[in-house]
Amino acid sequence: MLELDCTGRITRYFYLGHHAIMQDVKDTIYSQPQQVSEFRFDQSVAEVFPDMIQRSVPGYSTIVDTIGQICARYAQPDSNIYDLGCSLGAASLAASKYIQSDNCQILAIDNSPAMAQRCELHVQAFKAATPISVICDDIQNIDIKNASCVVMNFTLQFIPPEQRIDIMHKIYAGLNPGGVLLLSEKISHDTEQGNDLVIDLHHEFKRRNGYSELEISQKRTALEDVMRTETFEQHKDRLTLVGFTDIVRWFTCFNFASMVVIKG
Ligand SMILES: Nc1ncnc2c1ncn2[C@@H]1O[C@H](C[S@+](CC[C@H]([NH3+])C(=O)[O-])CC(=O)[O-])[C@@H](O)[C@H]1O
Ligand SMILES: O=C(O)C(=O)Cc1ccccc1
Repeated sequence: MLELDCTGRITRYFYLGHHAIMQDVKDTIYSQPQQVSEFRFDQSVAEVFPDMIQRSVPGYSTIVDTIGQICARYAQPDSNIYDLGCSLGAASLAASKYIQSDNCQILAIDNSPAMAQRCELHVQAFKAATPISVICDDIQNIDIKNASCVVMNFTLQFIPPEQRIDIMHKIYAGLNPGGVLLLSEKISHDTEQGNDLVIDLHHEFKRRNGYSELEISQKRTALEDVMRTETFEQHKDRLTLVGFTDIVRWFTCFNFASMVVIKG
């Protein structure tokens, strides 16, 4: 039987149908010198994703587990919880573990077929109390309605900046009064000196987690055009513009932040 920790790391080797899921596969994607191409959430990334994200995002397990707890506080009976850019469903699984409200459903969305397929395996193995439906589609095509919680855990940063405002309008419109957006992002600091510091501290974190200088620099190149970070002020201005009244930044470590954004 599969066992997952709260971040989706697989702690036992198992078979589901004819799919064999490896035990905590190590991310070595950028370990050899290569002609670096744009970062994509393909099969090779999906296979190592729990290890990659855990070693790359400071506080990831705390963030995921706390998102689950915050969802439980805000989940309204008979409502929808959306996990946009769910990857392997870590936040959905945490939410399903903690939610006590009746008749909620979790909609876990990802446009990467490799991620969505693997997410489905995790969901089946986990046997969530609150049902989780995995949908392979682009956030742009998803209707958001009767939502009490919308989770975007490190997903908005992969949406082209000019498309972000429309997504935020859609989320605001689809949230019920009193609902929340749980937004985590890699953040740029608004001074050059401060930005250099948080980037350097993040790289030091990755080094301590076993990534080499080559891995750090090749991944940085791969992410350059696909992951476009903004400052906290830019996020705050856009959230305020679409109508959110309260932005609570509850987690920060270096250039990573997580917010509860409340629709009053
Ligand atoms: N337009 C889009 N539509 C749908 N999905 C998308 C889109 N763009 C990117 N994605 C998906 O967003 C996810 C971002 S990872 C989220 C981690 C997860 N939330 C976690 O809690 O473990 C963050 C990271 O790897 O830093 C990937 O799975 C993409 O396929
Ligand atoms: O690895 C990095 O440098 C990051 O910024 C985080 C990350 C984690 C997983 C996929 C893409 C980016």
